[in-house]
Amino acid sequence: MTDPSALDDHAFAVWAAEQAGAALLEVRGSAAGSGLSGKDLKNAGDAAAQEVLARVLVEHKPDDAVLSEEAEDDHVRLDARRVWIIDPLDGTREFSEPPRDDWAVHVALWEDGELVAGAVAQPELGETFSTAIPRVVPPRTSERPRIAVSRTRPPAFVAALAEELDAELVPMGSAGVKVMSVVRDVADAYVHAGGQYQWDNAAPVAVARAAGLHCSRVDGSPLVYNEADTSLPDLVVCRPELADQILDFVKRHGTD
Ligand SMILES: Nc1ncnc2c1ncn2[C@@H]1O[C@H](COP(=O)(O)O)[C@@H](OP(=O)(O)O)[C@H]1O
Ligand SMILES: [Mg+2]
Repeated sequence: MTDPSALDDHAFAVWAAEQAGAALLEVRGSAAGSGLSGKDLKNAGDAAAQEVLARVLVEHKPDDAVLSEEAEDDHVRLDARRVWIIDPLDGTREFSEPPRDDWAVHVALWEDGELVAGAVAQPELGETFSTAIPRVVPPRTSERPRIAVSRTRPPAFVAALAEELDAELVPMGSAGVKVMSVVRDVADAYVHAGGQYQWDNAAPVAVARAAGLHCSRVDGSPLVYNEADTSLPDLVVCRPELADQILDFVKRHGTD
């Protein structure tokens, strides 16, 4: 049996994300039998994963603050040294559309101004990507760059960006899944603007940085976490060799 208290922050993030992932698989598994679908399934997933993460954090990290998509924002976090930034279920829409597998659990740790640990569990893949064992991004297998975009809210400018780069757009759900698609060589970049929150990208960015990928705002400035404003509306995560072209496009054309 794992003793979560004995784990370092990286391994704890993995363990916690997998605990929530197991609860989500259970909710999904029983949904078919109970007739749960649509909004009810989304709510059941959000609630189950939040319950697990809130419980394990209180039990094992009682001195740390928490910022969660599914809990009231306690501003005590603004004076805390360590803050867990969590999205219990990212890609809620896709979770509610079985058998889609593009949804994830995000657990990140921010400490003294920086993301220091993170885990992104993709329960339907049986995989957790993390800073515990940073991934080595495989060599690029596609000649044309592939840009991961939101399947339901793709920013309009990304189509023009793809045209300039002679890139292909790869729509999928969940910010975590899209960032991990770059880590896994399913895509070469993830570009987003128009709205997102710290919990949507904190853990994915921690994992992507550890894997050596470029991570920034679309204007090239750093992604800053544990700010009072939870909005963090845009980002670029990509293979380092694509960063200049993408940032230069945004500089010339903006994101409107
Ligand atoms: N324009 C927008 N405004 C606010 N949140 C957005 C957004 N676009 C994407 N997101 C959030 O980012 C996550 C990934 O979205 P997408 O799959 O469309 O790329 C989703 O998180 P949740 O599923 O946790 O709500 C979604 O709510
Ligand atoms: Mg989210």
